[in-house]
Amino acid sequence: MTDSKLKELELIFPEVDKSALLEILISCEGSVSKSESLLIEQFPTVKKRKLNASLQSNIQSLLKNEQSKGLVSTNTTNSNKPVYLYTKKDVENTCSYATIHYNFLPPDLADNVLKFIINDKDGFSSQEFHLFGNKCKSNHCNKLYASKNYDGVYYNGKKSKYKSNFNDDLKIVQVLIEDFVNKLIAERPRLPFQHITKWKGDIALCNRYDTKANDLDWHSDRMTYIGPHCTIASLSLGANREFRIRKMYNSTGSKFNTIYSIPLPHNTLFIMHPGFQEEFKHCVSSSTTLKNHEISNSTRINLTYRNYLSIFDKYLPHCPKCNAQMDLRRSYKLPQSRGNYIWLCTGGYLNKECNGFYWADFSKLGVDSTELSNDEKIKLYTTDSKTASLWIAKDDHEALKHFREKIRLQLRKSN
Ligand SMILES: O=C(O)CCC(=O)C(=O)O
Ligand SMILES: [Fe+2]
Repeated sequence: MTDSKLKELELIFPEVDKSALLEILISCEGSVSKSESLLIEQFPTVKKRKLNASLQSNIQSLLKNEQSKGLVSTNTTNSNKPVYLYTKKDVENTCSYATIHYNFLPPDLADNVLKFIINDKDGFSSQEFHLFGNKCKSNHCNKLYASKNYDGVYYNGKKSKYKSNFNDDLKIVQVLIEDFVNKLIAERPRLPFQHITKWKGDIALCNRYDTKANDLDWHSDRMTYIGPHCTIASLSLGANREFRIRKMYNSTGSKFNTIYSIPLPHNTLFIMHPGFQEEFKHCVSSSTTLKNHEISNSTRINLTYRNYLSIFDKYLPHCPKCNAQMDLRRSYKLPQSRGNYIWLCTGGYLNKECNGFYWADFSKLGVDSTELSNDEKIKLYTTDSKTASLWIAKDDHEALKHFREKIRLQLRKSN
């Protein structure tokens, strides 16, 4: 009996771990509806999901798969030397949110794309932005390639124009990557805020690292245009550089956050699946080894394909204080608040520190905009922390513990 009730709750709240659901069910004296109303306060987006039958059945079938294979994130040693992941098995067993595919493209196609990009002298530039009042310049060049003309997307608070259209080879690459990514998405467990329509790779941000000194600091990719639980496919061409990853936060008892180093040889596709941007940071460091490539020597080209979602472009919140565009992030530092998605003002990048802030609200993500009346606008934000969207990773025991405590407190108050 308890089992079937628990299953019912699991279906509606895949983001909450099973033992927490059981505790809540017990404290609600076995009442599913009481447990639900309590959990809905924490996960307001679920109200919508409950009505969406197709998504329900999807979650049901996918729940059978475990998302987390348990990353080795507890490092109690005195050493923070990177752990090298040289094989597909090493990478995928270590990080359940990533897959790696060596020799992805037909070799001639990979070589031709590399030649095309290293000879493309048009429009590569390094980004300029402000951080805490200081002017910063990124230490490598990039540009946007796209399948069609785009108005431009925001990057560090500025609208950046796409620079070139895909040539014929890049059009073929787009098709190969889209087919492959969509096949993988269909096979993998689905995370709650993952977009349900087909993944598209019609915009590629191209990073160009000419020498070992060109690098990219630790970061997670902004979800502003691509949404939470996004998929990013990253194709490496030319020189082999190390791609480093580490968890966003330290687990209790660990001295360091283990750094994993993944060498990315020419023609490797590294896919950052839903949960990766939420739970991991990544970088390309200048202190690591570089292996020259016969076509490009020390130059490494990286193309990151991202699925830009029109709902984010259209309803992107603007800062309540200064009206600048806002960036979507997820809080991760404190286990008490880890998992909350937030919108932050990008004014800081343009040297206007205003700290404008909203909670993110994804309850309208699955809504078909044609269902809405003309004056009804989709709001992707809220000022009410109770309706803020939250996702906690299944293996984030600390954040889950705090979440449970919060629920317990609310229960005590409501009794
Ligand atoms: O060059 C790479 O492999 C990483 C690029 C990246 O992280 C980015 O563009 O956000
Ligand atoms: Fe990145």
